[in-house]
Amino acid sequence: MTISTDSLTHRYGDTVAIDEVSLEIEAGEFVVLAGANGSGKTTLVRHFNGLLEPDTGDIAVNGQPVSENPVAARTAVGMVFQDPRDQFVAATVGADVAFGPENLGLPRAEIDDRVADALDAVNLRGRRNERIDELSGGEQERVAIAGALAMHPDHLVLDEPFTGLDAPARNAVMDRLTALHGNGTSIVVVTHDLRDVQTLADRVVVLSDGRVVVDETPEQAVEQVEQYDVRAPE
Ligand SMILES: Nc1ncnc2c1ncn2[C@@H]1O[C@H](COP(=O)(O)OP(=O)(O)OP(=O)(O)O)[C@@H](O)[C@H]1O
Repeated sequence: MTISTDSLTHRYGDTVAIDEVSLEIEAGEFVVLAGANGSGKTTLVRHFNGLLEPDTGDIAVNGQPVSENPVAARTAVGMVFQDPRDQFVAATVGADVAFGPENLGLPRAEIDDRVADALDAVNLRGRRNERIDELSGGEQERVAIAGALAMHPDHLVLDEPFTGLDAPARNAVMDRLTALHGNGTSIVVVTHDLRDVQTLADRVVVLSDGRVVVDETPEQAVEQVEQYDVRAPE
């Protein structure tokens, strides 16, 4: 149950967005992927479930090369994108969370169970008939997380999940991530700000110009991150 990259390189034209990154993310780990704007964080995580293909190097999920089995990677790695509103496909909470499991062709009872469990996990039990566009930003983020969870992923990857959220909403999302991690889900959070996630992470990986420049425990990482435009706790 690992995500593993080996000398992964990704270019957009002449821009080298990811430059020979070799990284192992183990089962159950909580990894923070930090770095300045444009350092390559989003590009890297988009490889984790086959949304992008490497120019050179390799990426494997749970031991299987993503290029050989993108469907397996997409099932194993749940992604919550930067702006969850881009990700919703239905008008109501329940319909949106059910969409992924429906596409897997699961029986109705199994879909209903998964939706109920996923909404429980993000503290939105009983909200399945509400309209997503009437929810707060933090609630929308949690619906997006529930949508990913309903696919029963081995790894959950969240790209800037706290952007635009006020402190209570951030705390609510953080509480959910803490509980999921406690239940054994491996979590990757992309951020340029360590303040929210510092206490939760097992490990902090910092990218700069597409390269891994820090890969440490949070305590060791905070001493080094500011030179890479990553905000550290006071
Ligand atoms: N679709 C694209 N076409 C061309 N260049 C791109 C594209 N997406 C990203 N880039 C460039 O690749 C580099 C890495 O971008 P990426 O979005 O992965 O970084 P990031 O660390 O996630 O930044 P941000 O925090 O701004 O999302 C940047 O130089 C960016 O301008």
